[in-house]
Amino acid sequence: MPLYDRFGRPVTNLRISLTQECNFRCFFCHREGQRFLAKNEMTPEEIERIVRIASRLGIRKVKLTGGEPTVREDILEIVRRIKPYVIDLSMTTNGSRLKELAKPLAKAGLNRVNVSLHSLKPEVYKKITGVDALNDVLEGIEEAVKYLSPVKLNMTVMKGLNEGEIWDMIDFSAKTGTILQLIELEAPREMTETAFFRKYFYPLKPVERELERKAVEIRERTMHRRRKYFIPTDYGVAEVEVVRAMHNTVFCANCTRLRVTSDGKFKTCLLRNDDLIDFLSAMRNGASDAELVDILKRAIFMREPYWK
Ligand SMILES: Nc1nc2c(ncn2[C@@H]2O[C@H](COP(=O)(O)OP(=O)(O)OP(=O)(O)O)[C@@H](O)[C@H]2O)c(=O)[nH]1
Ligand SMILES: C[S@@+](CC[C@H](N)C(=O)[O-])C[C@H]1O[C@@H](n2cnc3c(N)ncnc32)[C@H](O)[C@@H]1O
Ligand code: SF4
Ligand code: SF4
Repeated sequence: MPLYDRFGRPVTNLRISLTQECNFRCFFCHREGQRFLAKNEMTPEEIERIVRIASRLGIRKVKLTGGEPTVREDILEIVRRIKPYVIDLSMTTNGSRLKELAKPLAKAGLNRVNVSLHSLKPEVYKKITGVDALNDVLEGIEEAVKYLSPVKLNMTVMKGLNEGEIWDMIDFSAKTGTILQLIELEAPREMTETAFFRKYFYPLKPVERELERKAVEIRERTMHRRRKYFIPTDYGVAEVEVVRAMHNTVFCANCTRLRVTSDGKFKTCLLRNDDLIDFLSAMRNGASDAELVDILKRAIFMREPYWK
């Protein structure tokens, strides 16, 4: 049985940031809500221990993220250590190292992968990510579909940059047998009035209406109640999921994630900045499993929907 927070939301998965390091420089990156650069990364043993403890409290799904999780040299060891405790182990990556890592990651126990792919045009891709790596990522995706399932593509849609590529990306996902996630730009409340956010925010609601008209089938996920649209294309039916978090009370009411920062703190919400609960110091000071369970329960108690 999972634990529930004060708002009746079950906590069924952990989203673990393995590092804040990254080999890309995406200008819009929210850094998983980690505002200060932390060098103090958890070791594979520490990550395993917190996942083992969480798994006893009903958490059976783990998402590995970053920064860029594949820049950690011990990434295969981390995957190998966590897998025995979870049913669904996935990773979100920029894809730059997937060509060499897809097979070993799958062998180590990774079930599935999400690969960020914001454009199919090399110059736009470089503008968004700061690196000239589109080809490496495309090769990585080709390799990933051989060993991991499903492979999802993350496209964060931004005004004036890639909004014109949505339908090409839908074709591309059908062609490659991947699932496309169309993601609206996200930022905390206080940033929504900035010139930056106004310049790049591209609302996905109208796109969803068009998807609704074209879909042969529509499904809804439990997590965030995200909708999935099945869209016919020349290459078969594409599966398109829409991640529209901003000002979305339904999304937050169905949030089942607890976050873990790379330096060993529970974080209750991506967009909050007052919600960190340190467990790594306690762990390093000899805390027992029972004491760590208490810290985890305290974090769950602090959870609140951001948009409500
Ligand atoms: N506001 C908010 N955004 C989220 C949350 N989880 C994921 N996102 C955003 O959703 C986008 C996709 O995230 P991924 O790391 O690919 O993971 P996911 O799609 O949530 O997870 P799966 O579909 O289970 O693989 C990213 O832009 C995330 O920032 C969340 O709990 N809250
Ligand atoms: C922070 S990244 C970490 C994992 C990995 N480095 C990557 O880029 O896939 C996780 C996901 O969040 C997305 N993302 C980052 N900043 C965002 C923002 N401000 N709004 C919406 N999505 C964002 C990225 O595009 C990526 O798909
Ligand atoms: S690759 Fe991921 S972590 Fe790195 S800057 Fe881009 S979005 Fe952020
Ligand atoms: S409460 Fe809302 S904004 Fe915060 S992590 Fe959950 S879904 Fe995201």
